[in-house]
Amino acid sequence: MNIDFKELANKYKTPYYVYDFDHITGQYEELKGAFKARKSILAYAVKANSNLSVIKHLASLGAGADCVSIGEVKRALKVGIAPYKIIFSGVGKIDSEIKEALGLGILMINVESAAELDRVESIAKELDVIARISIRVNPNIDPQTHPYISTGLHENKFGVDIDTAKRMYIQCKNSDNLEPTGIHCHIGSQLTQLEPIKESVKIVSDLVRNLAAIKIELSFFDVGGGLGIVYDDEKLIDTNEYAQAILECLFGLDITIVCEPGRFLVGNSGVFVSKVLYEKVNGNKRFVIVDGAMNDLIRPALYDAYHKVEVLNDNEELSDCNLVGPVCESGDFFAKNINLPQTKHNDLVAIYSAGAYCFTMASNYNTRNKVAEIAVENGQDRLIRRRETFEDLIAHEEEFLK
Ligand SMILES: Cc1ncc(COP(=O)(O)O)c(C=O)c1O
Ligand SMILES: N[C@@H](CCCC[NH3+])C(=O)O
Repeated sequence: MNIDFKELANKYKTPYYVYDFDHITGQYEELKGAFKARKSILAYAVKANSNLSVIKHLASLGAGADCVSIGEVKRALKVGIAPYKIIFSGVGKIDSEIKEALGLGILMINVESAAELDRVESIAKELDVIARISIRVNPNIDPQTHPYISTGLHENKFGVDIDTAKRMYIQCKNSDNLEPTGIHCHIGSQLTQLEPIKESVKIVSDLVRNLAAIKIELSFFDVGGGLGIVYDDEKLIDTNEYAQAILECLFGLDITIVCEPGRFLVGNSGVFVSKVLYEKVNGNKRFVIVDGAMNDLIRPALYDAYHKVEVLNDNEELSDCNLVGPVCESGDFFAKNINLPQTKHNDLVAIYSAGAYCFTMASNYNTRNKVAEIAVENGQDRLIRRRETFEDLIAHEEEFLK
């Protein structure tokens, strides 16, 4: 990544997120290439980074979209992703979302419970349309990732077990308003082990074969997302081995592969840059306080996640400290007990691997404005979301002031 963080700080102020769109292109091409032996759709998991320009960039490469709210579906449509490349997932879709999605003609609704299938069926009947259905199977496989981002065990709320899925497909087949179209499985995020993915695709592909035997033919096999990235020193799943393992499980099946990567496509495109406000020492403990905070990037506070940090100065004298923000929470830290150089006011600090689940999980806690987002492509930078203002923050309350 060849980005001049100082120049961007002078131009756009801090804190900011910057995304390298050329990196995103490289990641997309790598994964798409790995699946070249088959018809495939890479449906970008919009939740990872839902900035319109990011989605539009992926759309220009040919990506579809994996969405978990009607808002995300609308973002995808807004930047030109064709409805036939959009999948709508989520364990708790509300009636109005189902209604709207059915009206938009998206590829399939990914249903996550028997009760939801009943709702979709009755809404489709009411609207006199046929709903294309995919069912999210929970294969009860441990993905060996952080427990908060594991989704493939029966103890997790996602999907349905194999027997329930089979009953639901039979319901689809017997319904005038449901069309069994796809099958889905996503066991978790930041996956670094191939074996659990293989096992779950195998379980789900056995179900596809069982269904074919009773004349329920599916057109799409959605393997979910989950491919991990390097935050620290993780050893990653090789994308060719990943695709190969999936293709082997699907051997002999005439089915299009859908894959829903989020973090893999955008995670390491992003850097969060803030500047040093102060240093202080409490007793023996040194703190470096920057202008970014947990409301901007919550992963360390939420998951104890590691993000590599770098102070952009030439000082080589390192000492132990906590890198913290201005929010009034002790959980407001980016790194704890880390060796960083002595800093001075306005030195920049880069926090890496910040392209996925960082801006999208930001909040306005402490009445802090969400920061600017910048894209860099072919060496050119441009603003893709302006920094919020105080007026933006009070806009929904002001009219109700008495
Ligand atoms: C259904 C579904 N698809 C795709 C993803 C994207 O995951 P990741 O960003 O790990 O690729 C998620 C999030 O875990 C998900 O829940
Ligand atoms: N928010 C999580 C990923 C969740 C994936 C969505 N199912 C993270 O930051 O790692």
